[in-house]
Amino acid sequence: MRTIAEFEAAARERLDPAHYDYFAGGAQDEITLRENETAFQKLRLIPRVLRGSDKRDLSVTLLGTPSSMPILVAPTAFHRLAHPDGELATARAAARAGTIMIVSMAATTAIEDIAAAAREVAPDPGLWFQLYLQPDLEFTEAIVRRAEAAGVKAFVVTVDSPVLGRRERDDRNAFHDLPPGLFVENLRNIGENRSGGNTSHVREIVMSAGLNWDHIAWLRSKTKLPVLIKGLLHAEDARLAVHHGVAGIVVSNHGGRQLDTVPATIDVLPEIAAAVGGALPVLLDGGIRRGTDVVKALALGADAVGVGRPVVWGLAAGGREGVSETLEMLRADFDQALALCGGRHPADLTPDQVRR
Ligand SMILES: Cc1cc2nc3c(=O)[nH]c(=O)nc-3n(C[C@H](O)[C@H](O)[C@H](O)COP(=O)(O)O)c2cc1C
Ligand SMILES: CC(C)CC(=O)C(=O)O
Repeated sequence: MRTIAEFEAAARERLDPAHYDYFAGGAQDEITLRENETAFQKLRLIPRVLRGSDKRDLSVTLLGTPSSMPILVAPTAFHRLAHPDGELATARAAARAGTIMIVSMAATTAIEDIAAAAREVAPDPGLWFQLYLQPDLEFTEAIVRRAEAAGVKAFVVTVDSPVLGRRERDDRNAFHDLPPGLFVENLRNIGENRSGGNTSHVREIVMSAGLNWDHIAWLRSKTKLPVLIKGLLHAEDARLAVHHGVAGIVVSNHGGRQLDTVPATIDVLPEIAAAVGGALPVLLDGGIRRGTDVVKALALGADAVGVGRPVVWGLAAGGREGVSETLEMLRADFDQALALCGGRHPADLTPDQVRR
């Protein structure tokens, strides 16, 4: 396999069409879904010359978690729909690659098992945990405790989903339930008489339009781990994130799956990076398919990027080996693009190297 597009084609052949649509699809007309990729394609790179190095160092440290490259595994739900080994395969591949995996709260494997699988490969794997804050705060706190006990190193609170986006492919396919035997494992067996064991429904996770900054303060009071927020696109929200003491932000439109017709993440990154002014790490996801996309995001102010669907395609196409291949392909592609841009390290990339 040579490209993410080839992995996607291989995944599509293997997947149930309704499941492929769930992974691939976006909200409504999928305008944002497409734009995440085309926005990168419209940007042009201006390389610097005569200042590179035979040896590049791609490593970064994000909020105390080292990563061998600035390319992370974005949180995506339901990996066992993609491959029987599910999140265990993804976690082993991410640990092998030495990169951070942000585990979805909607994983089909329990966080304890994911952490154990990662530890088989690396003694101190970089696992972060994505949270949808549940209106029942006691229940949310129980999930937080569970993830902490499993050894995660940060929490990533997704804030772009006050309600779930309307994915018309899922409506058309009537895909609203996980197949028998698959469950949202992190929401099972918490406390007594909770969730009644029936966590197979896709919407079992409660989206809450009533969340506000007080809930972020609440979470910060409940954990010593860094709390990031994922899914902001407005510069003023980035300023508020700094003001409210969050540890980091992820510029994200949820891969075009929430509000359709929001801009591509790369197009709002410069204003958000300016608003943050280096006060905290800025991550970006959405549409990263090539090393040049990574270069553009870092040059315009991101400290690292996340990849969602590419990991799912690798997983569906080849399980753990497929995810490893995907991550190594992205690493090699980024390393080459960095060299061609005259950089030795991710931090060498600067905004003047990107032209609209
Ligand atoms: C199938 C799928 C499931 C996702 N599940 C979650 C999730 O459970 N939690 C979350 O915060 N984001 C979720 N996302 C959004 C991703 O974290 C990320 O923002 C997005 O996939 C990035 O775009 P990309 O797929 O173009 O790389 C999901 C995305 C996809 C495609
Ligand atoms: C369980 C879902 C809400 C996961 C998700 O975030 C998504 O499908 O985009």
